[in-house]
Amino acid sequence: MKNPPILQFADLQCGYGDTVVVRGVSGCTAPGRVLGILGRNGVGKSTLLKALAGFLPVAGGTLAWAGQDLRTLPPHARLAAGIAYAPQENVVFGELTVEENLWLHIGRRRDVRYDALFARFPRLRERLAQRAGALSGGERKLLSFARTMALAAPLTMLDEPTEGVQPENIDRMAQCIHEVTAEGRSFIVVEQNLSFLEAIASDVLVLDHGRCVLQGEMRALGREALEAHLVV
Ligand SMILES: Nc1ncnc2c1ncn2[C@@H]1O[C@H](COP(=O)(O)OP(=O)(O)OP(=O)(O)O)[C@@H](O)[C@H]1O
Repeated sequence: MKNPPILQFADLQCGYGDTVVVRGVSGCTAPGRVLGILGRNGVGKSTLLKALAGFLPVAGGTLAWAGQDLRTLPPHARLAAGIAYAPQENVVFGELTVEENLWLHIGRRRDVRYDALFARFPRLRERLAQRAGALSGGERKLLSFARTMALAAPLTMLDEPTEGVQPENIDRMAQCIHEVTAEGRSFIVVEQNLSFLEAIASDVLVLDHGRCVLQGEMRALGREALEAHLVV
């Protein structure tokens, strides 16, 4: 039996100022489930995620977390409530070292939560003393992924986590997500990498021009139907 939803949004509308980008989108995620959001460039995936995280106002519809109305809660309060978010861009503090970036959120220099992540991503341990601004785009994404995963939030939202990341590390990211969903954590992941989504997502929501055009369980929809929505 499926767990009841923990995050639910219905008829959601959001955008920038008077410009509405996302219209009438509904969805949910439950403990142990991964909702994948996909679609071509510019269809509103990041905009939707920013509104769920509190970085953009919800202009219409409902948004609830464990039954509580989230719409007026600022981002830091959503994080405190259990919703972690890794944006698509500006993911690290370039002037700080990798180590400082990692411990910024946790507030302790040494934390056992990073041990498993370092074992899986040795590259990060090797670069602890380096300025994060000197990392490649893919390495920055990996750093952002590790930092967000270490928060161990009940819901983690990731915006294109695999962008620029090496294939072997993409596989390891998928393993990390598998392990913690088995423990009941849930995810919402915006991705264009269909293979990665196939590896992790239980449910999928496809956007086009800000509207939901396809939605359902990943294995029921199948790759062909999803690919058709990614072709320009
Ligand atoms: N800060 C902003 N101000 C105004 N419009 C914006 C802003 N950011 C994005 N947009 C517009 O909102 C629309 C959706 O952008 P969004 O970044 O959500 O798309 P996306 O599906 O995440 O695309 P990508 O896959 O390229 O990241 C686009 O038309 C974009 O130009």
